Amino acid sequence: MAKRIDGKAIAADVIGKVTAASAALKAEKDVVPGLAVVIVGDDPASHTYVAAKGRRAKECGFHSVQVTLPAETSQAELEQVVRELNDDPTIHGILVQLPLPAHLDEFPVIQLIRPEKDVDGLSIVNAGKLALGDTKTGLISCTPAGAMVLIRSIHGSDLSGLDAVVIGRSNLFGKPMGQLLLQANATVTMAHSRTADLPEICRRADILIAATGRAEMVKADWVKPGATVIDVGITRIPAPERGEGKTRLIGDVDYAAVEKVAGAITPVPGGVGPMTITMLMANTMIAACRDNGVTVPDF
Ligand SMILES: Nc1nc2c(c(=O)[nH]1)N[C@@H](CN(C=O)c1ccc(C(=O)N[C@@H](CCC(=O)O)C(=O)O)cc1)CN2
Repeated sequence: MAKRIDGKAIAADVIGKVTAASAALKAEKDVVPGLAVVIVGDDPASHTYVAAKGRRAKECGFHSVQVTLPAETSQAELEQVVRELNDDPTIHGILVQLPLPAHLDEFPVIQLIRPEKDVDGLSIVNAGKLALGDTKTGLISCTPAGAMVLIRSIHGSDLSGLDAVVIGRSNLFGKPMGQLLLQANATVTMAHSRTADLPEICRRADILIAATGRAEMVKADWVKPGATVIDVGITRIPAPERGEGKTRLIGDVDYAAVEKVAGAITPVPGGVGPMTITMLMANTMIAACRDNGVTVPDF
């Protein structure tokens, strides 16, 4: 049976380090790290995530700002909010919650965020630094950064000789994940919905990372015995067994079957998910340290 990678416990450990660094910055420079999260519209899942970000930021001792905008907000109004946050010296990190309502174009909004405040790591500057192998001066997208912490807990920081397969090629996850694995010396295959014979490609992987967006798509016979399986999917399904109207989360991996084959596996919930908000706190701390000329701790 595979080792269950406990994302909640690893996230708690990183949050402890961020909280200590935040207290040290206050003591040394009288500076409080500031995080602003912008949310547009009424998507219930997005509101849940944003509320959790605010709570976590406060627990870390941060100044936490939530800008809530109505669904009808125009592109110009949203961009003006980002400009104001860019110019606010108490804010070190800015995040625009995704997805945005359909009438808004996320790309120009994200590119407006100053790279040094882009705690989502989605700006061209931060994505470019990662692509060029600079993991020290930019900011890295939170979910892949968190997945990498989980992978390090199993394999250490040098993945030389290991084959990694990433299913999914989004800017938010798949592309930066591939870059991070490459930077750690893994041999990386980027797979996606148009990849031919996906199960066969996945069977080569020592580290298999599923961000397909399709619930329980990765089956036991896709997995090399002993492989590390990282599940980035989150699908909410009805769970009448828990009571009327109740739901539960499942991932992109058929956990019950795959845990019998894999060497290590992340659960959903409680695997990669808790690392996303944790690495947002770490990125905000990094941004605040850099802004104040303080050595950036290792998270
Ligand atoms: N601007 C961004 N938008 C979005 C991002 C992002 O990184 N930046 N990621 C996702 C949503 N997300 C954070 O925003 C997020 C997803 C999941 C979790 C999490 O803790 N999941 C838990 C389960 C939580 C639950 O019960 O619902 C888990 O998997 O254990 C946190 C944050 C899209 N948008």
